Amino acid sequence: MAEALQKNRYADAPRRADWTIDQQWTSYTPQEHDRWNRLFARQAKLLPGRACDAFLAAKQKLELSRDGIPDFAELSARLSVFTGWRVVPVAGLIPDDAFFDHLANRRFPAGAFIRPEHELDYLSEPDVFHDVFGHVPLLADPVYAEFLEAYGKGGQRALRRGQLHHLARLYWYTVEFGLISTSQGLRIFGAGILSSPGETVFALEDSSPNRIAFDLERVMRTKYIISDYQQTYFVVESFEQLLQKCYQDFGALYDDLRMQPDIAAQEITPADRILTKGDHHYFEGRGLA
Ligand SMILES: C[C@H](O)[C@H](O)C1=Nc2c(nc(N)[nH]c2=O)NC1
Ligand SMILES: [Fe+3]
Repeated sequence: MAEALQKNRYADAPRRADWTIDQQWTSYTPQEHDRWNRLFARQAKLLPGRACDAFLAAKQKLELSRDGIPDFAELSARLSVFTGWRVVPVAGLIPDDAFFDHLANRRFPAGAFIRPEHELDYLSEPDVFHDVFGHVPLLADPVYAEFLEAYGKGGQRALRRGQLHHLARLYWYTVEFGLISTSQGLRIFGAGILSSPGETVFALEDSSPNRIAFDLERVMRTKYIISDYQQTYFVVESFEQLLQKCYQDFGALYDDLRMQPDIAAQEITPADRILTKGDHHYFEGRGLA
């Protein structure tokens, strides 16, 4: 059957109450392992001098460069030595409450399927390359590991308060599309960028997007687009800064946010500390300017 029509082969896999499945690592085909290797090689060439040092160092110490799609059990054995985090297989996107519960217990839910050949560059749902190559390495960094656990716990509270949309923006603009300022210049830590060849270059080098200093309330008010490169990237000073920002009572913040209007993805506000003001040329003609 033409691969184009092939659906995610884990879609009907028996799943547990926590939405995890068996990875069935031995059932990956040589074509699927080869696709991982090509995606890996392409990013490995682009990331030096662009990805943050913590990511590059962690990718090394977790031996992610081994051949083929990693066996989550083996990878978790190596990862848990550093921060106690584990990688658990899921069939695809899982409900928010289940997702937050896993993060709050230092389990990262990673899609077990690999994208089909015809979706090499555009992903409709997070696959094993996005989740394991993009998200897992920084889980070996103690401060980042603590931040993501805290995010999981915050997610459970946000769900109870009906504030998920605000907290999801924090995840989007940091864990998925975050930049960090270093003494060598801006670097990437967001998994959505680190697993995308085009956005790896665009996020740091294109004149289109805004690059604005991270501010928690500003980020939680800022809408985002899921179908293209980001119109604005937020830049943190360190993972310590990110973690420290999370250790505050979000209740008061949510009360504030209820009174504040949302901010459009490409907008600049007077209070922003602007690193680069985008000319948005990339978005013109894409109906996003
Ligand atoms: C808000 C929350 O972060 C987001 O909606 C979710 N992300 C994910 C998810 N499920 C998976 N597997 N991966 C995600 O990144 N469920 C919910
Ligand atoms: Fe992701």
